[in-house]
Amino acid sequence: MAKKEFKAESKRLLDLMINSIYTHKEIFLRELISNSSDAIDKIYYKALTDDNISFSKDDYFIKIEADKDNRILKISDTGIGMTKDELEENLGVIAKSGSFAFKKENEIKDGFDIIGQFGVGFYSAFMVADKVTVISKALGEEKGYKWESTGAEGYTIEDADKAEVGTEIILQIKPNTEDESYDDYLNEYRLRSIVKKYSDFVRYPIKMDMKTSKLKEGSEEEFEEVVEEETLNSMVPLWRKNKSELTKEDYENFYSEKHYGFDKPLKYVHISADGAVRYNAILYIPEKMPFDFYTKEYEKGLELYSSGVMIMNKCSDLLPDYFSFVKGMVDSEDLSLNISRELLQHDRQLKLIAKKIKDKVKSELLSLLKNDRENYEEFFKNFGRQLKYGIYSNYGMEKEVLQDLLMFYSSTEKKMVTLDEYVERMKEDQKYIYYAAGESNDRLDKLPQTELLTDKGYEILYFTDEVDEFAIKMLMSYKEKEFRSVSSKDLGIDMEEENKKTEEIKEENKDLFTFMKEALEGKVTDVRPSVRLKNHPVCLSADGELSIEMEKILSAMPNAEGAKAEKVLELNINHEIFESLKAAFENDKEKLKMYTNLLYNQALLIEGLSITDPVEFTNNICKLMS
Ligand SMILES: Nc1ncnc2c1ncn2[C@@H]1O[C@H](COP(=O)(O)OP(=O)(O)OP(=O)(O)O)[C@@H](O)[C@H]1O
Repeated sequence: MAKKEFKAESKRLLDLMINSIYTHKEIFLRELISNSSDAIDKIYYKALTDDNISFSKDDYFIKIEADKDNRILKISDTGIGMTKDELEENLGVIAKSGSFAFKKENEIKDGFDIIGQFGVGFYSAFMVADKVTVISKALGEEKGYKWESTGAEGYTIEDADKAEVGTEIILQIKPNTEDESYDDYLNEYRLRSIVKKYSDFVRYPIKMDMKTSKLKEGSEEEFEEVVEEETLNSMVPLWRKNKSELTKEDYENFYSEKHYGFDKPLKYVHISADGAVRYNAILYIPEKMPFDFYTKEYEKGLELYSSGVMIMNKCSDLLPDYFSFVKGMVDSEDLSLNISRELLQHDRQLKLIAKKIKDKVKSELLSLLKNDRENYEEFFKNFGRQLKYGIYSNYGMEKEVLQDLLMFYSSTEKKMVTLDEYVERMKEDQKYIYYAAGESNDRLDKLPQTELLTDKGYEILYFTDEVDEFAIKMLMSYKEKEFRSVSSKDLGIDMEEENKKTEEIKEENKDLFTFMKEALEGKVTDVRPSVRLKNHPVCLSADGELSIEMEKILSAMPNAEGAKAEKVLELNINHEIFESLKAAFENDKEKLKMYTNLLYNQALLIEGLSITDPVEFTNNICKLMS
């Protein structure tokens, strides 16, 4: 029997194939099963178009058999088989896809799941096998044929006995090496898990004999080992089923079977799209935050299937970072895959799907907010910060998508509110959306800077997440209302009278304020009478863009020294302490210095900042007391 050589290019290609195209060796099983599934699909298609062929689903299956002793793995199917010529053409020429040709010849367009297109998948078998034997009998043929190859040297074809139509792929599994345990591909449990991972939704049963331990008949404690044929795959993917037939439990089971999370999904969406790009997707919003969610280790992405075969475990291009909490899968027959099927070409279709998914997640979240407030708040508690990062990190470009999803704690409502609700409730004379940034709601409730606004009955949003103020700086305004910090110089309140009075007092006490500023030795850029304080004696505010809260956050980051807010010490000129200051300025400058430092340190403490010299601070208080 003459050995035929692979074409020269094929030799090189085969070498490439075996060594570089696939990153995971286990993929060979996916490829061989996909071929078998294609072969059964072809019979099914023929039966639809030819009355002489009948197709009874029960007769069609794929079988995996592992023979550990002889290191043989066999994958057989009851598909359409290959003629001698087809064996020659399809397996003798690398990059020739009989499946692709079949699709073209039969003008199969939609609805069929034929997977093969490149004509290379078969050769992945050589990643794990020294020798590959294919015994096949084609539909309508009398005889079967055997194709055999040990790799780059070439292949042989000879007659073979085969009773039934179909194909057997027999792999002589390689011996183990130091780095690789090929035994894995003879182990039923490992094989079962590879099938589950990649081929769970192949439409025909994939069967294997599995050893299990069972109670002996008639006995209550004695077990015996029995071999039973098991169907390894679930076949019909949930996402192909009719939504109306599915229950909440079905979706919840799928979520846990797929290990999307240990929790239950808070919400799920099932999309079947038939427009410019056809795809099915099941998306979940988890109820609980994954423990590593806000760490670098967390990987976003959706499972990606192409015609029911898993291509990618976590396709990150399908989700924007701000929706990285979404779990689930997408299946589309319209994707342009690369040759290894492990990666996508830069794909317009994928971009389209990603855009649709983004819109869908947004609208689902909005509907959750509208119809199920309690759960939305729960969701926001877990993932709201990610949405705010989304506004910040995209230079505000995504604000249209995200701003309606934001929530903050409200000073007047004492609960979480949306920006829309805030704007709806704004007082007629209110110019800005006010916010106060700080450590906790309790602390912000007591912040002296809010006194004037609270007095006027204005609502204040509390920013307690580090990212809040940064995100709002990107947002700038909502429904044409600008955001304004309670500590900013201009609160947009008409206070001509008060301002005039303040100016007068400032002028009268010019030297006192200058003295106090100098006493603080550059720690503040100004000391001035406050317009916002009502009962408290002092507070800090900031001139310029950088707030004190932002300075706090930035200075906690590495390499961020130097980011300093322009701090202003504001004094309540209606407070009795102001009289003491004036008196000290007249009579005892040393005392005024001490008072100034005390007041400054108090303002720092109120702001949640630490004081540089706590010992001096306490000593000064003792001095006052004695
Ligand atoms: N089990 C099988 N039964 C019938 N024909 C098969 C079988 N396995 C392979 N073939 C034929 O061999 C051809 C080459 O297979 P191969 O896996 O290399 O490529 P493919 O499946 O067409 O494309 P891809 O590289 O995208 O998987 C197939 O197109 C098909 O015609």
